[in-house]
Amino acid sequence: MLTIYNDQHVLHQGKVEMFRGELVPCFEVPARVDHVKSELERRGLGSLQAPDAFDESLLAKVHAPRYLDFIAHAWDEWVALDPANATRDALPSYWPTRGMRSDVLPKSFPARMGLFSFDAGTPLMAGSWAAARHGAACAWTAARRVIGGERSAFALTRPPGHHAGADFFGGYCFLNNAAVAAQALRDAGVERVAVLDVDYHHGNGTQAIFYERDDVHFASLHGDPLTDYPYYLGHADERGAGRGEGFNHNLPLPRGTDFTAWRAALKTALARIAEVKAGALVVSLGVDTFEGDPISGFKLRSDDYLRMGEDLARAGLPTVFVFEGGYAVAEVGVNAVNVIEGFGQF
Ligand SMILES: NCCCCCC(=O)NO
Ligand SMILES: [Zn+2]
Repeated sequence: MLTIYNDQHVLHQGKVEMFRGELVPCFEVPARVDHVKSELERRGLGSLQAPDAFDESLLAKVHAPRYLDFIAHAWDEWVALDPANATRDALPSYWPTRGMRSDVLPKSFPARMGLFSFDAGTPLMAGSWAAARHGAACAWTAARRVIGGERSAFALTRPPGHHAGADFFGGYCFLNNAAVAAQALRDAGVERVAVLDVDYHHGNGTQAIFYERDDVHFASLHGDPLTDYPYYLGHADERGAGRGEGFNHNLPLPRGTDFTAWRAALKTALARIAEVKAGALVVSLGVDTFEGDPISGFKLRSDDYLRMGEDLARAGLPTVFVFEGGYAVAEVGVNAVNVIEGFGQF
């Protein structure tokens, strides 16, 4: 399988994140992608390419211009607040909640950090914008290769993207790579695209971006938001709105779910994707469903990812894989590449 690799991902390297009430070293580290790249090369699974030159205006098809403008300049504003900030990651501390306003753009940078985010777990640093923008270019390029006739392509990138909404970052995500890929497929004439999110965490950003649209069907298998991040979206009764009614499909699963139960949910999601007659598939490929993942709660084992790849291939759709989560760093390469290998063998 062709892989489009974000060689600028190393520019994004957070020091700390707020996790369960304390600042801890980041889980979302560069080594994650290095392990996947090494495993792809070790198995000789296809070639690695750099992304095509990317027209940033494409980002405005899934993200709000005022958000993009904020993210692009956030680091400079952070350092302008206090030169000592140059050695610190930018993290938000204040957020608008019920009854407060988000239509007015505050002058305060810390206030805008909160307006455009939903957690304090997503540090922003000098190279974050460049890394995220290049990652979106990888997702867009992978979609273009599939449009050009490749059966599948893999956007190997970080930071991940599925928690990023039109105008907010969070969950280690700044730009929604899967949404960029889906929009690229739509722009190329695919009448309906399915985005299937197999990451442990619900892709709240992707859901929100397409929630009122019937041309992109969103399906997600994930830890039940009653117990698991992102907590405030991902319930089964969220089925889409307006034209999008019926084109959002959440399958929350309890902590402790093993591959047998998980695979049954995947079958249900794929059956619905066939029913809505999707012409192409974007897979938000997180492997934090792994039993050894430090921040998640499913029980998938490494060999299960080979089966997952086979099941995804059986859908018989042109497929773009976009790398999302997975924090058991020693095993993330094997697990992610098992999906790619399983898909390609079928
Ligand atoms: N900091 C709270 C947990 C963030 C989850 C990130 C992730 O893996 N999303 O898929
Ligand atoms: Zn995740």
